[in-house]
Amino acid sequence: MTDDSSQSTSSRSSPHASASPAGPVPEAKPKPSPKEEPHSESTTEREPESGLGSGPESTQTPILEATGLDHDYGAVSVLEDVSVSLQPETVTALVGPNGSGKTTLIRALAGLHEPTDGTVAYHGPDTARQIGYLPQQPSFRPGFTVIETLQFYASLVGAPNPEPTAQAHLDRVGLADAASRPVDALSGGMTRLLGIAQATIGDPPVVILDEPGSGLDPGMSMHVFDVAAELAADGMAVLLSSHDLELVERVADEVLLLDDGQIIQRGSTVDLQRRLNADSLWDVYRNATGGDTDTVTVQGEST
Ligand SMILES: Nc1ncnc2c1ncn2[C@@H]1O[C@H](COP(=O)(O)OP(=O)(O)OP(=O)(O)O)[C@@H](O)[C@H]1O
Repeated sequence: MTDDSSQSTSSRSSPHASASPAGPVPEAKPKPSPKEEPHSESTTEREPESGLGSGPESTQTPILEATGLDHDYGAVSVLEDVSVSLQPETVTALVGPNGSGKTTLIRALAGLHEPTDGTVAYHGPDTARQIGYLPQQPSFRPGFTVIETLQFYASLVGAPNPEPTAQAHLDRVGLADAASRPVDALSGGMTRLLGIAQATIGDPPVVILDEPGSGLDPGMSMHVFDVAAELAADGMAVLLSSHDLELVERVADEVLLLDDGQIIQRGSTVDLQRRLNADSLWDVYRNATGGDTDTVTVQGEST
């Protein structure tokens, strides 16, 4: 699926404005839980990383590869030497406490802001839309209906039949009944579902979802995670951030645990549990982050 044509973030087109033909939409299938890591062993971090620090020793070329990312907001350092490799056919989950830097990292990976230091390289096929992106708070231009909005995105990516493409993507996220509703009349959860549908229009090889389950009811959250797993089964590299560790455990091939701007653990749920002698991903999370559930660490503030 990948080729050797590497492109830096600076040469990438915007995930909202790029275009490629949209293909058929599969039905979502549940995955077993928890997932075994398919092609790597977990690694412990917060110590000097070897090589690119990408953790898993994969033999495959990653489709998206971030190396040594730092990000500062003014005098505040939010990411420090973060390296991430995304593989096709893989769900990678980014978890971490509030304010740990997940959205900052995701936006750098999606090419939406330049990191202060480090590189992001796309090694995938030269499709018009390389990365689909769901922002944490999706919003759409008022005045259009749901289906018109998706048709607009489908035509932007050059889909030969925008209407069936839009309809198929709506069906996939379970929003078909709201097709004719104005986007400004959607609930928060419905807006997020529309955002997920939008993120996958054009079948980009990389799909990045910032908290796709946030604000959804439990059944729809599970459905959305299963959709993410199905996208990966179809060959996409999926990165999602989430605070729902049970759902992460259910679908993620690889878990990245970000704390205070650094990746402190990475690996499959099974490997992480084994290494940290933990019974669940929640135990892994609690052990690795120090178990402080009372306070949000605010980077740049003295603690
Ligand atoms: N535009 C900005 N200017 C200054 N500081 C920012 C900006 N965006 C984020 N930050 C700070 O960077 C840190 C990381 O924020 P970020 O949104 O990346 O965290 P997060 O892990 O996604 O959090 P959450 O889980 O709560 O969504 C926080 O301390 C936040 O206050």
